[in-house]
Amino acid sequence: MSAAPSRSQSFHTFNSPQTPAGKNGNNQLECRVCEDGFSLGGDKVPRLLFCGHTLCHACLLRLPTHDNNIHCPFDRQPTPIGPSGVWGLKKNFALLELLERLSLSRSDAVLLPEVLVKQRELGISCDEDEDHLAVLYCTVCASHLCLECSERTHATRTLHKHKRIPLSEKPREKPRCADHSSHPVEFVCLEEGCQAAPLMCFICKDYKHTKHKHMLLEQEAERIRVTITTALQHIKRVAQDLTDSAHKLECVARMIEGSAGDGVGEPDGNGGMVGGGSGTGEEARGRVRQYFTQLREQLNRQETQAMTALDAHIRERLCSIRQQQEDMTTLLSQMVAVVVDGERAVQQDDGRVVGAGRELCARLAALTTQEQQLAHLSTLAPDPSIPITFTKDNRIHIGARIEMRVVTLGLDGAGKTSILFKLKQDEFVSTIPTIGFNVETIEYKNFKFTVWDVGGQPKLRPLWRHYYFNTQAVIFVVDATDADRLTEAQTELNKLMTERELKDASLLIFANKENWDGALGVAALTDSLGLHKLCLGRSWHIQPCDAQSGTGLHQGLDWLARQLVPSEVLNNSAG
Ligand SMILES: Nc1nc2c(ncn2[C@@H]2O[C@H](COP(=O)(O)OP(=O)(O)OP(=O)(O)O)[C@@H](O)[C@H]2O)c(=O)[nH]1
Ligand SMILES: [Mg+2]
Repeated sequence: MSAAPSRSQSFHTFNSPQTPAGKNGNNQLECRVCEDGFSLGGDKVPRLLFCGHTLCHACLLRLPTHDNNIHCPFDRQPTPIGPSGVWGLKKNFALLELLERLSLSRSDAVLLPEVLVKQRELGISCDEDEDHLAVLYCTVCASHLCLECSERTHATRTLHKHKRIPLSEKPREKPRCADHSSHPVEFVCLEEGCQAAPLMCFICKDYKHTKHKHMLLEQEAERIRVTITTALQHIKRVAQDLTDSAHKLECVARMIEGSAGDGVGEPDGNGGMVGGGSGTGEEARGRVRQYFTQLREQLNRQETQAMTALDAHIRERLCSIRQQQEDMTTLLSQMVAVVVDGERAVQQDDGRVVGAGRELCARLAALTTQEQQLAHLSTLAPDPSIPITFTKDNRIHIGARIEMRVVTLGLDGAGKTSILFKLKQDEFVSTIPTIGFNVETIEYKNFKFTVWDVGGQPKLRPLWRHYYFNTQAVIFVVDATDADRLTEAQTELNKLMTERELKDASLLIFANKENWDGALGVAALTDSLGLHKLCLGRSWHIQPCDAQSGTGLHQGLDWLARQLVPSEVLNNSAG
């Protein structure tokens, strides 16, 4: 059980300075007009009217003056007001004495240790011993005292009654008026543009600052204190937030760098720890290294596969050439033998000629057949080149052209057929609506596109699905001038995107007829068709074009080609 601390150890007593009455206290000691408690000084000091009623100074100031009289708010009796105004009225000394006694007789309040600390923080030296910090203020001796000196100097019976209050509650001294040094400053002038000094005594207020807006000095000072304190609190909060943020940044920096030396990690938010030697920076570097190591391994594997395929191709090609060479050599030797035998036979007599003729004719016929079989070889210009291209996933393609099967779809009248013929024969042909389909092969760079152009009329659209099989890309043509049918186009495109057979197909959208005035731009079309959402997870591209001049068509094909091969191969094979 903890014992209550003894006074000398933990608590210190002093005479309380509190106002003896107020709204929450003894009714008899408060002003009956404002209901605020009277005070020993300031604007709550009690003053007497001629009729005997007492009001606080502040309420008296608010009473209107008629013929230099103010009228009691309780019985309407007049009280004459001299040149000093309300300040000339007598204070109610009987009441003041009572207030003072009450304040002195009030039970001793307790000066708690934390209050004591607060007093010392003010940093004011004790008037009796400069080495001590004062914590009390004696309102009678007007001296700052530490606890020891307070006890020591106020030990006699008379001095013991001196009122001592916590230093922080020491009453503030009123400054003296600059013009009337015998009067304290009681008001502050708030009049805008007033050139005179703003601190005024009651004389300055009535004569120098006549009818100027003003405020009681205490109130104005309190208002400024509140404003400054609020601002300071705000700044302190901001400073605290900044300190916290700076600390967090420091923590983050250490987590990235890895806390050197301390070996203590920090939580990573996922239940794990980071830092403690290897920070997130090093961890990320590790991931990059790992990624490229794997990539190199994969590339090595792909290179080996490509080399194997290439070696096989070269072997087969050489094998086939050697075979052809052998066939030719055999044919040649047979030819030489037939020539020799034939020339010898024709020199002989008729009987022998006839005898050898049948066999020679049979050998000549066989040679003619073989010669015909090999005839195409002699006409061919032998080509030693080995054309190579690569797919996007680094598979090798050895051969002259990469083939790609493409289906062109879109609403009727969008310009599918016009685009197909412009690409095929570089002509803007006049078209009729396609019933069924057109198919053309378009050779472009190292590619051979087999393009199926299917009619787009509503009744033909159910047939589109017959063209999906084995299709590597869909070209969807939109009439960029036909804003009214964009919703219809979007619906059709939406259906296409859900087709299982087209799930791996690349999507090229030709925004056609862009040469027309009022054609929608790519951004507007992308937005209206909701392409980003619609084509999520698919390789897609929207290309503005015009079938009449051909603008944009080849850029579209380039994009399609890039979906199969990496761009550097595409550029190398250009021409
Ligand atoms: N000015 C201009 N007219 C175009 C362009 N492309 C197509 N047209 C015209 O648009 C009309 C329809 O073109 P088509 O190529 O037949 O349209 P389609 O998409 O094949 O139509 P269906 O076969 O019915 O599905 C034709 O009159 C074309 O001349 C273009 O880029 N500019
Ligand atoms: Mg057509």
